[in-house]
Amino acid sequence: MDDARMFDVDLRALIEVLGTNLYTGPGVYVRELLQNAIDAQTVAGRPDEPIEITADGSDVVLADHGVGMSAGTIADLLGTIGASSKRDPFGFGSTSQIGQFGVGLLSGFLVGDRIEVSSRAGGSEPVVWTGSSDGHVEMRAGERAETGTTVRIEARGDAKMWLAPDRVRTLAAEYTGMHPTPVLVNGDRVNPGVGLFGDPSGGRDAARVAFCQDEFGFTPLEMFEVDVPEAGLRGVAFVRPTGGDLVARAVHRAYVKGLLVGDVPGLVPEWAYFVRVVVDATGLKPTASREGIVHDDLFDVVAASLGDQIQAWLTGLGARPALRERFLAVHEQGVKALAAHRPELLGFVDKHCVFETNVGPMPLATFRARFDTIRYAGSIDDYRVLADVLAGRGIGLVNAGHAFETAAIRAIVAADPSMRCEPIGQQFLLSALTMPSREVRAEFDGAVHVARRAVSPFQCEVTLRAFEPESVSGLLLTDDTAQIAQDRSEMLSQTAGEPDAWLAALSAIDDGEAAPTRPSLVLNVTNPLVARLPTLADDVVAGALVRAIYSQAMLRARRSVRVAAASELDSAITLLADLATRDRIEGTSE
Ligand SMILES: Nc1ncnc2c1ncn2[C@@H]1O[C@H](COP(=O)(O)OP(=O)(O)OP(=O)(O)O)[C@@H](O)[C@H]1O
Repeated sequence: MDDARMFDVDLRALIEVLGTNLYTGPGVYVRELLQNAIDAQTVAGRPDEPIEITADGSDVVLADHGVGMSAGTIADLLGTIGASSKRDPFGFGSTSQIGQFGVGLLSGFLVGDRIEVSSRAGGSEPVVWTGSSDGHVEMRAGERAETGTTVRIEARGDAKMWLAPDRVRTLAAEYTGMHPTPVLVNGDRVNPGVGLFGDPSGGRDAARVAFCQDEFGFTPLEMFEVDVPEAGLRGVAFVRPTGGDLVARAVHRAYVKGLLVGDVPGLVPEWAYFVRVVVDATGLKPTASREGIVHDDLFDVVAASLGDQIQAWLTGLGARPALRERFLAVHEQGVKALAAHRPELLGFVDKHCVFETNVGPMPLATFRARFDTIRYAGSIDDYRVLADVLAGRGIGLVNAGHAFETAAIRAIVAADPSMRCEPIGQQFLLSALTMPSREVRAEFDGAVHVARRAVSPFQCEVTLRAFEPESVSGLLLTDDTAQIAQDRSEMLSQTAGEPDAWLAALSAIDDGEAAPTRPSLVLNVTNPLVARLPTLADDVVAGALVRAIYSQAMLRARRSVRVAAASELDSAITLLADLATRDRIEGTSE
């Protein structure tokens, strides 16, 4: 044992490590001092005595009415990094204390080079201890008359901002906002008792709304309580009054024994984007920085339970129609998005979330009661083209083209194998619509030929069908694959001759491929305008008519009309107008 030695601790290096790796910023020293003071007053049984802070930018002084420390205690605890009285189950350690690591006081060195602790424990002489960031400590007799402790930190030149009165006031208010012990900064109380969890009478609800406004920046649509008794956790969930950002992680507020820990990732499930939660727990363990919570088994129990409680509130809306309506008015899309990931929500979405259908807006459950199969269009374009025509044929169609809807429908169907479901693309129409009789087809033979030529600049096929409503002259079917192929060939033709290796490679691949499916213009032979096509002797006139029908079909599908197509259509319509004028002039001269 002769060469046994103690570690020599380089305190400055240790503080550097704490400052850069443990804490998020130097301001945490306020919390650490407050926490020690609150712990000491809790042990002394004087939780209601005020803790007084004075700050003037050069010094910060914090005085408590706690148990205080004797010279022996100070020597054991403050001079030893990592020593804490709060871990000893047989000493004055108690679950009501917050500290445990024995490093909190060191955080004072993040803002000052010298910490002075003047203290007196019941039945002991007063004592003054000073510690310097160079590792030097000393102790002398004090003069303090009352039991308790006063800590003074002298600001280091570069850290004065952290001791400025406003900064200290803000930090103290934030950390102790929920704590019943009065905290005074330069004489003013900064934590006038939020009382979120108290008696329902006595303005508790108003305090909750005010808290939500201050901390989360909104007036809640609704508030509900959450609690996890095994972790001594109480909380309130605030429902957001506007749609949320589904991608950004929601920020919540967690307190342990009344002191702010901060936002704790993983405590509230990420899918619960529509609430902000504040909780205070006695059983959860803060991490050493006190800016997070240790992910132990209890943490997992709490996280699961909070998720279940939020979900139970959501599904409970099933029985609260007025609130449900207000909630869904802002969160329906988000809840549909969740359904694909939370099987427990599928029933709610199925029964209460409204989808656009070609027989009116309704929940899927209602739609299913009417049609056995959930036919849905996965894009808004498809839905627009298909909705009326399928409705005319008694086929129900759901618009699943908005974000998340297809995934929600698929999840609902996957959860119940007895449900029937069919995604419908525009090409479905070709099989669903009646092929005209052989005679009609023969009659239109020449007209179809002319029509193909007329729309060939638009890379489009022409097909005949007979369908209701007869007011629809033509439908433009543009399934995604055809659309992509068309976009690509246009892009390649525009960039032909450009020395871009990637485009050249693309065009080489395309050359080798079979002709892609093309968009189709479906002419409705029951439409009076289309019915006139075979009777027109002049191919130019017939072609102009077809292009006019094409333009109508395009508008119907709400496609944007490209420049080349637009000028073709203009010339077709001009031609028709010229002809109409000529007919009228000829008719007048006759
Ligand atoms: N204001 C105070 N009054 C009485 N005792 C105190 C006071 N401040 C510190 N102590 C004593 O000094 C010990 C060390 O304090 P320190 O802040 O370094 O760590 P801690 O509070 O025990 O744990 P943690 O690192 O988790 O904060 C405490 O355990 C406590 O016994």
